[in-house]
Amino acid sequence: MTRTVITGISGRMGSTLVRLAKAASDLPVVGATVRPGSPLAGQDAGLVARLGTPLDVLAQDDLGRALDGAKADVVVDFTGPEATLQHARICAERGVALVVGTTGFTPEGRAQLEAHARRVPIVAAPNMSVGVNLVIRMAAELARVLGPSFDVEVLEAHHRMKKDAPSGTALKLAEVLVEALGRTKDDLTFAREGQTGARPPGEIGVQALRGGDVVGEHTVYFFGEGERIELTHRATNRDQFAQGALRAARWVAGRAPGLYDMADVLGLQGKT
Ligand SMILES: NC(=O)C1=CN([C@@H]2O[C@H](COP(=O)(O)OP(=O)(O)OC[C@H]3O[C@@H](n4cnc5c(N)ncnc54)[C@H](OP(=O)(O)O)[C@@H]3O)[C@@H](O)[C@H]2O)C=CC1
Ligand SMILES: O=C(O)C1=N[C@H](C(=O)O)C[C@H](O)C1
Repeated sequence: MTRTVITGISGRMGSTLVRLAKAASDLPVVGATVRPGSPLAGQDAGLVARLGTPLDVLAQDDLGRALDGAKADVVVDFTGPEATLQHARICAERGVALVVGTTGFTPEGRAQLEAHARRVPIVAAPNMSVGVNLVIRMAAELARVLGPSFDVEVLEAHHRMKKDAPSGTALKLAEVLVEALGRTKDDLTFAREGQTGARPPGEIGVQALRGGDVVGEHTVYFFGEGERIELTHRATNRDQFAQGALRAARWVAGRAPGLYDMADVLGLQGKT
C-alpha cells in the first residue's frame, strides 16, 4: 500500500489523479488539497474531484494540514510552479516523498526543487506518459543517426487554458535533441518573424500552438533532402499522464533522497 496525498484536486490533473487512485487497490488517498482560501476547502475530496461519490477525506487548503496524522508515503502534485515549490519544502521538512508533474519552472525554481531532493526522494517529469517518454528517447536516437544534414523542429499544441509555453515536454525534447546533436541552448529558436534569412545550419526550432481542448500533442520533425520524418505523440485524454504519475508514486515511496525522472521510474537505462 502507498498512502497518497494529492494536491490541487479540483484541477484537470488533480481530479483525474483522485479518480484513478481511488480505482487502484494499492493507493489509498489519505489527504487532498485545494488552493489556499478556496471555498472548496472542508468539502469531501471525492465531491471536489467530481467523482460523484464521497472519498471520506476532506479537502484541506494547506498541505501541512493534509499531512497531519495522514501517515502519508507520497504526495502527488500537479498545480503550478509556485505552489509546487511550497509543497516540496513541506515534503522535505516532513520527510515525505514527492511526485511533481508541474511544468514551467524557472531555472531558480528548478534549483530549489533539486535542493529539496537532497532531503527526500522526488520524481519530477514534464510528461508522465510512458508513450511520451519513449518518444523522447526515439527522438534522441533519430537525431543521432540522421545527423546534422536533417533540420529539426519541435511543434506542440495544447488547450487554451495552459499557462506555460513552450510545454515542459517540448523543452525536454529540445534538451535531448541539443545533446544528441552536440549543439547548445543557443541553437534553439522559439519563434520566427520578419526577415529571418535562410535557416542557419544546426538551428532547432521549438513552436507552440494554443487552442480549444487539445490535451497535448508533440511532433518532432526531421526535414531532409527528399524525405521527412515526423515523430508524433497525441494525448486524447489525461489518464495516461495520471497513470504514469501513480506509477511514479508507487516507485518513489521509500527511495533514497534524490531527484529522479520518469526514465528512472520506467527503468530506461543509458543515454537519451
Ligand atoms: N507531467 C505531466 O505529465 C503533466 C503535467 N501537467 C502540468 O500540471 C500542471 C497542472 O495542470 P492542470 O491540471 O491542467 O492545471 P489546472 O489549472 O487544471 O489545475 C491546477 C490546480 O492546482 C490548484 N492550485 C493552485 N495552487 C494551489 C495550492 N497552493 N495548493 C493546492 N492547489 C493549488 C488550482 O486551484 P484553482 O483552480 O483554485 O486555481 C487548480 O485546481 C501544469 O503545470 C501542467 O503543465 C499537466 C498534464 C500532464
Ligand atoms: O498543461 C498541460 O495540459 C500539459 N502539460 C505538460 C507539458 O507542459 O509538457 C504535459 C502535457 O502535454 C499536458
